[in-house]
Amino acid sequence: MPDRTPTPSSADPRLAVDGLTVAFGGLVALDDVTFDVGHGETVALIGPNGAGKTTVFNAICGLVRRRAGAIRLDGRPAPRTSVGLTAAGVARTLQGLGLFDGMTVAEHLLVPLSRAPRAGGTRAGEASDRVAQVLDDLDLTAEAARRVDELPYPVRKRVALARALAARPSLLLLDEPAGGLGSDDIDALAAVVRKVAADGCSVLLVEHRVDFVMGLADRVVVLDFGRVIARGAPADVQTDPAVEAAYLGVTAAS
Ligand SMILES: Nc1ncnc2c1ncn2[C@@H]1O[C@H](COP(=O)(O)OP(=O)(O)OP(=O)(O)O)[C@@H](O)[C@H]1O
Repeated sequence: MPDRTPTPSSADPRLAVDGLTVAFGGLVALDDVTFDVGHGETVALIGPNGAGKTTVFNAICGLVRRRAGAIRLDGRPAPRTSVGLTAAGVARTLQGLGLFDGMTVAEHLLVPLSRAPRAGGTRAGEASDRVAQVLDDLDLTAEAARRVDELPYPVRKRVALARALAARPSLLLLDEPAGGLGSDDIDALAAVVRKVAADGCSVLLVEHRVDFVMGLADRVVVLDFGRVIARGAPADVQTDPAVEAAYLGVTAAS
């Protein structure tokens, strides 16, 4: 049976979200949400539209005010600025990608390296070596000098992931990484995420593509109306009646 207890499951988690509550005026978007992500672990946050998934990401990144709760990285309070988070090894991709028209693929990868000296090195040679490595890992070498606004959506999506990986994050937050991708691109994405996790990076992903999530995540946390309704191994969560009712049933019927 899925484990519904709020007890953190990792003894020494990379990310611990504890009792997180966020309200927008009278709307309680997150209500006492608790979960964690271990080192090198991939955890998926799923749930229907409006369940609160993106708000969790925004809270982790200090972009929304918490009414209650704590967010810790390796046991310490998480920084609330993007510079602080980058320095703490956190990287995020956005649903909207957040790329800059007019900039090349390689230029996008240099941005986080200039902000995270410990990760990529400030010296030009180290940064360009790292850019070349990530471009190769994400099969983007041929596009390095192309402007991102000239590229098709799946490639732009890879650029956003490459940018997040450039500074060698130790916690990667992926907001709907498979959205808008075909099956070949999704398989390639899964391979990249598996490799990143195998190298020790913790991954928290929000995703609507249930098949992708179930094949990739070590654990799944299910939100509905801002509350955790289930958590556990993908196979257990998938057969949980509350999850079927709240999310998977909706997906299967749609
Ligand atoms: N800045 C905001 N101001 C007011 N309400 C907000 C704000 N951001 C989110 N909400 C509300 O909070 C709830 C949770 O939204 P959130 O975007 O986190 O859900 P989600 O699970 O990511 O949804 P989706 O799958 O559609 O992206 C929704 O009811 C949403 O309308």
